[in-house]
Amino acid sequence: MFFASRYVHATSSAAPLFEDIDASLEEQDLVTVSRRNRVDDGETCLLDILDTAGQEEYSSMREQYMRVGDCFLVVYSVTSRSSFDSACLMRDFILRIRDTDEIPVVLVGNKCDLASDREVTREEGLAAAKRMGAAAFFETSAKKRLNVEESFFELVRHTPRQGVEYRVVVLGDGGVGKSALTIQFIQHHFVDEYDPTIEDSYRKQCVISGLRHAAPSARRAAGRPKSKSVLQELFNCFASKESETVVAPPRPAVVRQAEIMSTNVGMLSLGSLAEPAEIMTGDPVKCAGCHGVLSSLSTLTLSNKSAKQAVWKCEFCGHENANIHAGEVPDQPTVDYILESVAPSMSQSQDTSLVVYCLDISGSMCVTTELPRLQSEWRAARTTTGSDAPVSADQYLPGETRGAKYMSRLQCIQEAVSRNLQRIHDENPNRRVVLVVFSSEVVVIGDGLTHIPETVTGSKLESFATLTDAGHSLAEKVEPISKSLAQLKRKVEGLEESGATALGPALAVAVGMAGRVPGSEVVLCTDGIPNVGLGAIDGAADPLAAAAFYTRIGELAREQDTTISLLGISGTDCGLQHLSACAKMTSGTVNVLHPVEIVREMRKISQNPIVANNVEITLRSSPGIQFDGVNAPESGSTAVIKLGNALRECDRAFMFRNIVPAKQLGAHTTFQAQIRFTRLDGAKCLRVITARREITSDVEVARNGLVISTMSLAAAQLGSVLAQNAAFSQARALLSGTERLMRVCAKTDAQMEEHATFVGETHDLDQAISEYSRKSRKALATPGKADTAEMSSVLFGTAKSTRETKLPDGIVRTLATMSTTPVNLFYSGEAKRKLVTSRKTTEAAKREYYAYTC
Ligand SMILES: Nc1nc2c(ncn2[C@@H]2O[C@H](COP(=O)(O)OP(=O)(O)OP(=O)(O)O)[C@@H](O)[C@H]2O)c(=O)[nH]1
Repeated sequence: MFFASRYVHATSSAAPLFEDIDASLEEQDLVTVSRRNRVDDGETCLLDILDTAGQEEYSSMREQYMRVGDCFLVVYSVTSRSSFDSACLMRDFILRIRDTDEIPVVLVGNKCDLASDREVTREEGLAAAKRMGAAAFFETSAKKRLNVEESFFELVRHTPRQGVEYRVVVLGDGGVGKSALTIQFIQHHFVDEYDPTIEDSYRKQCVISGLRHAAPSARRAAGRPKSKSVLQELFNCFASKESETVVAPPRPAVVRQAEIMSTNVGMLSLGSLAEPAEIMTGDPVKCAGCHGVLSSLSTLTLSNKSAKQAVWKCEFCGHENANIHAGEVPDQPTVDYILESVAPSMSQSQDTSLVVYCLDISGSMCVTTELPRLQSEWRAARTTTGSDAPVSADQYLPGETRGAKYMSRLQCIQEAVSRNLQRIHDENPNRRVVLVVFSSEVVVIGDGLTHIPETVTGSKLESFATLTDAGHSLAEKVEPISKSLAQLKRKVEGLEESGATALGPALAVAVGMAGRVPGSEVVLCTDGIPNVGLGAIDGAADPLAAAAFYTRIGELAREQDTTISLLGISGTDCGLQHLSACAKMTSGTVNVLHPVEIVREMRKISQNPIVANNVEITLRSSPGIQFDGVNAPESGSTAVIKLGNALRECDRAFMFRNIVPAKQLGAHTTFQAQIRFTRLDGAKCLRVITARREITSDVEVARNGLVISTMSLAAAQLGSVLAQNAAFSQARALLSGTERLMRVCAKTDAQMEEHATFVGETHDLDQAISEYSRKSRKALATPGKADTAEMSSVLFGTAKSTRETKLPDGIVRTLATMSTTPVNLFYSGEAKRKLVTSRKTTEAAKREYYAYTC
């Protein structure tokens, strides 16, 4: 259990829900506010660094990286001639994409410590830098920290200053050392084992002398919101092409200052359930009054000097529990109790869970998408020459269409699934993978080995029990992917599009299959509105019945510890507002993507595995404190959160406040989280985490040393839940009040970097809340639209509001993603480094990754 402050801040009277916030507040967006308040001394720079994917497989975004950066560090390895050839072409690509002849680039030849493996001389590097018009050239060693800071600083010096922030994009082939250079620059640390990057963004604040200041006119022209992170901007690029754009709200006539959020915020990191805590033998000692558990922080008193047994006055309800033995008191504040163990023969030492790919092969999947120009050129060059050398820029006439290449949506999904099958095979050979595809009917392809494809059609598509039972029985025997990989790949390659979209029935079959093994996953890819059988939500279908169907699917999946993740294709209406309910109920992810991004997203899903099933949390505090922002407050000082599965990256924020005046609270308060869960080996456990916090009524004391990332998590998660419940003003007030608190409290570089990260990462949420609020107000004013409110109430499991309206997928996705975002999204400094360097991949997966070409 983590807290944003070392103290509980208590006010002299009971604190309101949003302590100091004026809930009716209409503010400018966070980016504008934070920019307006940033002091520019002419030398302090906030570098927003994007470490990009070097490998072709994940390079669909390369063109977008080039569009959004202010300046570029182009990296090759002196030990790789082909990486040098690629790097030499980069600046030309950037200039063409940006349609300019001026862009700051520094060319870097990394790994110069590996003298004996050198393939590119220093002279060649220098000549190439001159030829391509780079502002500077350095040979670097991330390992020896040679010229690392110089490269970044020189790049910034050559970039016209348009405010404090600089968006630096690090480009280059896979494995040249982009991550190593970035982490060495930020953290003074060399880590020689990384998982190949998809992309990572970092913020670093530094003071650089001799900066180039932009002319005022250039500064005005570049008046885009700089606090938005590079990643945020990238995703908006795709969104604006392919899906509905979130429009910024009109600027209010009068801008008022937000009040400041309270520091009373905590967080539970459920990923830690993967690691055992100290095991206590026997049953937990529970208070007879409130079921709080005896902990190492509990106070015991002996009834008399000779007595062996003591009395525990419960810190949560005050009940006096007699007959407590000293041996029952844990030594540590975090302990595990085994409630039900598993026989060694039953326990699973390897992950044998199922992955069910549920794939849309309806007619619309044949719609093609033009690949981003760069990726297309790269692919064209590689397929025609069969070499890794990219096509030379001078082979084209100006304005000539350069090898535009199209891929159908189905092809994108086929490629992504094939790549992911290989990854599962390399990393978890005992996992079992099955395919379910759907068009006008559902076809269970299974593992390609033991299954003969089975078609579910006709009236069966209308019966919930028939569908889930069919799935369950078809998953009785599934071979591990170590045996089925080749057949599965062949089946995926052979898929063809046709017909309508029996998505609901297919999902029911897939969930039925996954129910065979707790902790299994369903990954659903679709591009269209479900329109056949159960869960249909097109024209004539009953929206309430559809919503009820997806809720029922979510409940079943949660009961059997299945996670459902959704990948929708942007620019299509895939009924995400309904579908996201079942993902949310099962801790799954929801994403709407450009087709070429699916391969990256599938990898991200597989990198975030389930670590525990059946997770239910009960939060307790001493009397006088009330929890807010958790799903089901039982009474003031107890709250229950039903989570289903916990993923490796899974954090839950909560807020609390005093409901009696500070002076009645005493010197400190105790918090306890009781987490019931099932370990992956099947054992049922209870983890008890107890923490004590001193109480202060001095706001400055409470704000000292504020943990910005924990505050960020609470604002993002709880703000999106508030918006989903139509409490728009409160949601915006929570975001802007949190931003203001950070501005007041951020003193260290790491805090300031995390403040900037918060503003960047919550930008879309801030915009989505404004847009959602605007649409709801409009819908209210339009007669005949009231039915949509009911749909939303069902979707979000709340019937409190009548203000909702049908939302664009972009907003649904933002609210769904942010309501379950992990805290690491907001990390900076040391925490970020730990996160990145802890991502390891197997040697086999790495070899395969670097050997891959399209
Ligand atoms: N000897 C030496 N090894 C380096 C240096 N820089 C990076 N490496 C190693 O090269 C390998 C790849 O480094 P990364 O930083 O992951 O490369 P990358 O460019 O980010 O790769 P992608 O994430 O695939 O795009 C790692 O094993 C690093 O330890 C260096 O300066 N010297």
